[in-house]
Amino acid sequence: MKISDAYLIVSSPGRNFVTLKIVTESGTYGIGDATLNGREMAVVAYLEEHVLPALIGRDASRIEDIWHYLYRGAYWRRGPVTMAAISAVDLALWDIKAKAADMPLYQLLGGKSRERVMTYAHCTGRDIEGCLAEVERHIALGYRAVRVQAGVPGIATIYGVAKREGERYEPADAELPAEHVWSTEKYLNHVPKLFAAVRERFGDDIHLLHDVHHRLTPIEAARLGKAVEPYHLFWLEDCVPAENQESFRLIRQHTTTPLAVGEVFNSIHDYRELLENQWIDYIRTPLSHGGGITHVRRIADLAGLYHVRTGFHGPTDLSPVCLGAAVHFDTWVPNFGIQEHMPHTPETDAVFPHDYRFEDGHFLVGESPGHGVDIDESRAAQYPYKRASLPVNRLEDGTLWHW
Ligand SMILES: O=C(O)C(O)[C@@H](O)[C@H](O)[C@H](O)CO
Ligand SMILES: [Mg+2]
Repeated sequence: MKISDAYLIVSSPGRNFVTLKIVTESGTYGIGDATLNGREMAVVAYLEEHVLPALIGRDASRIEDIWHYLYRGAYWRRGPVTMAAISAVDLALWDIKAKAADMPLYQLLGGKSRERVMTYAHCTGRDIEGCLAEVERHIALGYRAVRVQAGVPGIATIYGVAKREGERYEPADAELPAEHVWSTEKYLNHVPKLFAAVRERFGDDIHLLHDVHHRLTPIEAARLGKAVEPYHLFWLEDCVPAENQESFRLIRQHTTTPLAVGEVFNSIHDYRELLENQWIDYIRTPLSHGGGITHVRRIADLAGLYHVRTGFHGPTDLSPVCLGAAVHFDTWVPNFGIQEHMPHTPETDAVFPHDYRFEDGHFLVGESPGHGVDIDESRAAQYPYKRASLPVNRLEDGTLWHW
């Protein structure tokens, strides 16, 4: 099982993806997702310069040892670039191990804990009516859970609310970051009206989620959590920037709205106080940013001690490789909650042939050995990398803000 080759494929079938392929002497190969939205080439440089040369000749079956070699061995620990690089290697090695065992990855992890994986879809509208139409459309598609976001009167553009009718994802779409203008007051006054309208129209059965995208202070988040309690959300996501885990003490004291955190986290240490104090309800770190299966399963186990469940990040800036591995993980992990689902474009799906299936609001895991996602390298070569930036956000007076 010696590694004989390891290389990256950078491709932009609608948006940029960085994909790692690790090949062994026997010809068995594994695929990992190394995409870090808006910072793609930083991970490429990290892997090509510092990681891939050191993999050649190593035994691909020693996943745990290689993880620690890349984490402890580097001396410089954690951080999104390092952890995205380690994640890609880890996902590719688990893919190889499962293929060598002739098993779908979920079997290697411990087998099925459930038959299917509940997902949530994004429903966004320029206004409340537009959003209600999207909720209706997604319920008809079979979704049991929807993330609800709407434009706010007086705010021109909000990241997370589709700019164009029918757009289903949030592209990083400018050479340089676009500048948005934000008003916390207008937002806080509007969101409870949105949820009142959704419950009024669709009743109590559908799960409702909302992403604040780190834009509030703790006391503002507490106010929002309280204000939406009558609409019993499945979760309120990233209500404050979470570098200061202690912020959640205050939020938790004020509201019973469940809280989800962690799409920008990359280590178990980012979660420790949040979990040990029972300040959150869902962990969000995707396999491609949190050190792969080897590390994220440790976070999930720690979370399980505190009744906290998984709700992995799953936007289109994570490639089908990450999503495919997540469907295996979600099928196995005992404390599963929900999986985010933003459908990839047909171009992306064609570059990454996969065997997970979407049906009736759920993902169904595939049975092929490994994580079930491959890359069509000649098709990928048709879509060269294009620099793309995520936006920045300013308050109405020009102060740079969280977005
Ligand atoms: O799906 C979510 O919950 C998100 O917040 C994403 O849309 C992120 O903004 C994006 O992944 C940044 O790259
Ligand atoms: Mg989010």
